[in-house]
Amino acid sequence: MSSMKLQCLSHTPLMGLVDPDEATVRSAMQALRTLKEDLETFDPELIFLFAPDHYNGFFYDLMPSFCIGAAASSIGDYGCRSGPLNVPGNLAIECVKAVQAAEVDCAVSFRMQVDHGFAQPLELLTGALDRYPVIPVFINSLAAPLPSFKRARLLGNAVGLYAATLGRRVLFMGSGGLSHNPPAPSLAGATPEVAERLIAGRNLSAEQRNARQQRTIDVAREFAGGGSTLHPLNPAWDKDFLERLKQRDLIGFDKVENAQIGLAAGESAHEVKTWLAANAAMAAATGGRYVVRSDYYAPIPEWIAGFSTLQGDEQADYG
Ligand SMILES: O=C(O)/C=C/c1cccc(O)c1O
Ligand SMILES: [Fe+2]
Repeated sequence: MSSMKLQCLSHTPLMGLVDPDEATVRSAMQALRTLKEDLETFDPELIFLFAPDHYNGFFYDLMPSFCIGAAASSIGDYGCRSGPLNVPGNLAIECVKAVQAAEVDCAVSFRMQVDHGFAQPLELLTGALDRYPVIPVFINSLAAPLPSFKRARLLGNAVGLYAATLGRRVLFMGSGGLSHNPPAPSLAGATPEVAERLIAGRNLSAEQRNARQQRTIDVAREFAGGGSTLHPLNPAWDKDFLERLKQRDLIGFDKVENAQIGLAAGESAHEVKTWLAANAAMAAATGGRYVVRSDYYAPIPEWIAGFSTLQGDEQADYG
């Protein structure tokens, strides 16, 4: 019999590298442990993981709005594990067909490279990259022009309708956000060297990788010390976003324009579209009969993250 569950969490590669005070780390880790224990109790037969990329697997040589992996492998950035995810290829292709039949265009990859956006939640919540079968669903949240909130919702809706046909225990997971603006180059105005990296910067050397990560670590330290020009975290925006998900007002997000996001919450806040898609999948798969709660929120400058966890469960009598 079908059974559905929803889990969303912020990711941050700075965890363990630039940490806040002990009490904050402890409370964030407790929130993650709760997700992990609940996931283990649910024991999913299949996970749909909605997540972004940070110019590690997807580049401007061919940048899709959405891509489903029929096979995927983690590059192992920021100390995340490298290696293959456990992707059921046939189901992933069936999912692409269902999404396209629902008139949402979606690319497919038989060699998807994923970074901490996918690897960190799998490691934190399942202890491995390959413990459970997982269908990776990439949402471009960084490389303008970006898909809209409405398209992300429709993608999630189509994935949820497909998942409901499988007769399995399915977990919808969203990884990213909330308000944040880590250092990330944009193609507009980039030097030729940076533009080349954004267009075709796959497979960095160890030296290039270390330099990139060290830059982010340095900026995080500066940001935490209050001496950085990064866009500030925006707890009010984050709480409003979480509240809307709790209200299950997903169509309400159709009115949100991409141009508003960077100004209010930092350019990387577009990662919340992974949460929106996961919530829309849960809504579609349960026919709207689900409840959402968010047990944890804290703005954590050291992690350059409005950091939160959220869960959703089916509820038969919820109108
Ligand atoms: O890709 C990077 O170098 C940094 C990514 C990052 C930093 C902070 C918060 C996030 O959500 C990130 O993805
Ligand atoms: Fe990110």
